[in-house]
Amino acid sequence: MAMRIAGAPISWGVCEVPGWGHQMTAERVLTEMAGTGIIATEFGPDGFLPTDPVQRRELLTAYGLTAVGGFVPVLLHDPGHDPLPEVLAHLPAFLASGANTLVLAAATEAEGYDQRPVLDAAGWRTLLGRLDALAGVTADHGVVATLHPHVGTMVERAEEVWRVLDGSVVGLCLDTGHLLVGGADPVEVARKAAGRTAHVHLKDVNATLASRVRAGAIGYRDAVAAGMYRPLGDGDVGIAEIVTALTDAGYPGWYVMEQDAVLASEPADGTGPLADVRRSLAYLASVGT
Ligand SMILES: O=C1[C@@H](O)[C@H](O)[C@@H](O)[C@H](O)[C@H]1O
Repeated sequence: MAMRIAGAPISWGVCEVPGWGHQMTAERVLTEMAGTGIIATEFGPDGFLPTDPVQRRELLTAYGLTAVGGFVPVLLHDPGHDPLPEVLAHLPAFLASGANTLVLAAATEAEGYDQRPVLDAAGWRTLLGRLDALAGVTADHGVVATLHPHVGTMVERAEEVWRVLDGSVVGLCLDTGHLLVGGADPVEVARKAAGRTAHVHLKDVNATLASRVRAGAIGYRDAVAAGMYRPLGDGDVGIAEIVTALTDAGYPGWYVMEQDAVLASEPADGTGPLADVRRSLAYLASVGT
């Protein structure tokens, strides 16, 4: 089966973290994305696309794009906080646009991804229970919930990823970049957890910068600004092996191409994110799409 490739606004530096960097408009991002031949996208952060579900769908359609899902960080470990209402509030926009994958991240209470607390046993119990409950409720609406391991969230390190896979039934959003930065081997995860993989974020990474993030020698945002994420094929992630492992296992879902970026200013026409996305697409074509 041919790979289903989608884009994401984070490749254009559009991010949920306040103060992350220069934010491009939806009009320019969608124009450039569609211009590469990409036909589907994730939503990006709240406020990037219209909140109104119908207006959102119409805007994407105007650019020839369909929606695959969206990244939603929620507090999952606090017994005093029920994440269900905020997850339910996102669903109408998913359903109106035909996006059937919810990408959850286990938010901390801090802003950004530069620091995080580590969970105790009670926090883990709550988090795993919440994941299963959310997966059940979204499935009733035809939406598959996945957990996205992410630096600076409660699920970052390799052992934490396996703890989620062993302790809950939620699908995995296999983000090749965050797995590597968190110290997991993304090829091993793809091979061992192909059956749990319900969504894929393909990122390539400079492993030297990744190990500095892991060691606490540089902050996550600063590492992204320094170019930790590379066009696919230019970094240290075994993208081709991962695609092969998932294809062999019959993975039917999307490959969302992401090169998280921090922009200092509006890029000149044809440069910056657009040039990098084109390079990644050319690489993917060479690995057999
Ligand atoms: O890793 C990430 C993505 O996968 C996700 O799609 C983005 O929205 C986040 O900003 C980013 O940190």
